Amino acid sequence: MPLPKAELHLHIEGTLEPELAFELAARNGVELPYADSDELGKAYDFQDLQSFLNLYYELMAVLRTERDFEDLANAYLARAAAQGVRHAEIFFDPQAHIARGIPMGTVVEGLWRALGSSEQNHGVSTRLILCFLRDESAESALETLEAAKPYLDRITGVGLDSAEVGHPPVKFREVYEAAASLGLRRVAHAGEEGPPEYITEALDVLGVERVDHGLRCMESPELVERLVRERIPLTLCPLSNVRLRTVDTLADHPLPAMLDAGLVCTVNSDDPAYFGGYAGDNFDAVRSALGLNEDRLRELARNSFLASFLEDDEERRARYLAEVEAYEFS
Ligand SMILES: Nc1ncnc2[nH]cnc12
Ligand SMILES: [Zn+2]
Repeated sequence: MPLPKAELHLHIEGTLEPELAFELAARNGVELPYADSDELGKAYDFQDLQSFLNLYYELMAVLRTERDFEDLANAYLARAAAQGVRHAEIFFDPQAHIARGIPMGTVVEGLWRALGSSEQNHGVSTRLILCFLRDESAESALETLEAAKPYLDRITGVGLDSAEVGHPPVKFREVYEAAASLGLRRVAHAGEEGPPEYITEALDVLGVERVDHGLRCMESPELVERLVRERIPLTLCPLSNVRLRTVDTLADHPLPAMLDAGLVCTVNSDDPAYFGGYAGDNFDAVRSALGLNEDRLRELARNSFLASFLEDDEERRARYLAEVEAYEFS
């Protein structure tokens, strides 16, 4: 039995496996510029975040109907459950779909068909987080929040993703203020490729409660001290960092130093279909490459539930935490 954990950094579009991409392409009459899974597989050699994003956005062309989004989410939830994920807070990128003529309603309703029955079907509780694309305009983000208003009973929070450098958090001050006044929780990618200042700005200007990645905080001792003091969780994604060349090898990952510094770290998969592993694979990888002991692994799992947005269901959080404490490593 795998260690119980929450996944807090997961882009649903990044769970599109090559096989499902080809299946949906055939179902929807979409032509992909790759002959088969083998040829597509060769496009997975990324140089940086942007080279990954180019493929990520290209393959989204196959997602067209509610059923497509439902199938995508069910495929993820089944894989995640098999790796011990008990709770998943799932990002989606509506602007990337709206730009292709797929309405917000198709995306949210489709995802909800899977998420709404995930506890019964997969034993995984879920939350949905709408991400704004930071390389699009602030106006577009505001329009996207407006388009989401009919679906706010299904959306827990907002996030910020896509190409980081050159798109500082301050650009999205207004939409984050609007999201907060709607009662939405706030997170943002910061310090993946961007500088530590983007992390500080995400905290001070956007009011985020968790930082997605946050890796580059390690360049600023003052920032580390603040993150520790304020117990701001970081949603780290070790296999993603290696595949996007943010770190050279897994053995070089700063996770052990981050834990030693007292940071509230969690381990997540980001875009598992692209980066070679789901949540449990990321745990296994850091365990073997970084020699994390059982106490550290249990700490990561505990942190994942403590950092999750389960404030509306503390009973469930307590149950998950009890599972973590009772877990026996094999
Ligand atoms: N790792 C990542 N960073 C920024 N935007 C993303 N969108 C999907 N995955 C992402
Ligand atoms: Zn991400």
